[in-house]
Amino acid sequence: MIDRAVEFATKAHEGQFRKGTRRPYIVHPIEVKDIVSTMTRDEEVISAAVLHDTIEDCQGVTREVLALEFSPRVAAMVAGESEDKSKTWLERKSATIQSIGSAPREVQMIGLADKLSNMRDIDRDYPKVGEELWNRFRMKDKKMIGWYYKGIRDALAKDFQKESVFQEYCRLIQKNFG
Ligand SMILES: Nc1nc2c(ncn2[C@@H]2O[C@H](COP(=O)(O)OP(=O)(O)O)[C@@H](OP(=O)(O)OP(=O)(O)O)[C@H]2O)c(=O)[nH]1
Repeated sequence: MIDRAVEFATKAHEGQFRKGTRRPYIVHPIEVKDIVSTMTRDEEVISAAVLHDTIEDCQGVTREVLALEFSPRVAAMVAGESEDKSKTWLERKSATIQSIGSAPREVQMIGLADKLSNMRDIDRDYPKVGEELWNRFRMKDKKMIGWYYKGIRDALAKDFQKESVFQEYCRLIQKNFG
């Protein structure tokens, strides 16, 4: 199932790039899958990790499609990672911070891996790009971007304190946002 999920996500994200770069988008879902694999061996969770942005970002991919191609549980996990793009940035990010603390453990794991992958990108790109980096994002304010990553950290602290993935996430936030 994991191999099929990688193949599906690779096709679905074809032609997409990470914001403001020429890095193929698929490098991010692959990294999220690898991070999740350090926390669980559940192949449905690992598959959902590589598929986590397909409903939100890929034309024609819906919860129903993923339920048929993979399983209703995989589809539910991916739906749990998807934001409502009709809302504003602040509304979406506030809702994510609000919901992740009480979400099922596997949705939390994928969310944490997703944000760690983004923090690794920021940690690599910030020294090279400097303050211009924040202009890549819809919310161009470093303080607000830091607010979001810290909000996710605080919501997950109770349940993930002992995970090395969470500890790396905290170190990168501290280093880049103080
Ligand atoms: N750090 C970083 N982020 C990038 C890059 N390319 C794309 N992104 C994505 O950008 C999102 C944050 O960008 P914003 O402009 O602030 O937010 P928005 O896309 O949700 O409106 C992150 O999504 P998210 O909502 O936090 O999670 P998700 O969409 O990955 O699930 C992240 O995945 C990159 O090169 N570096």
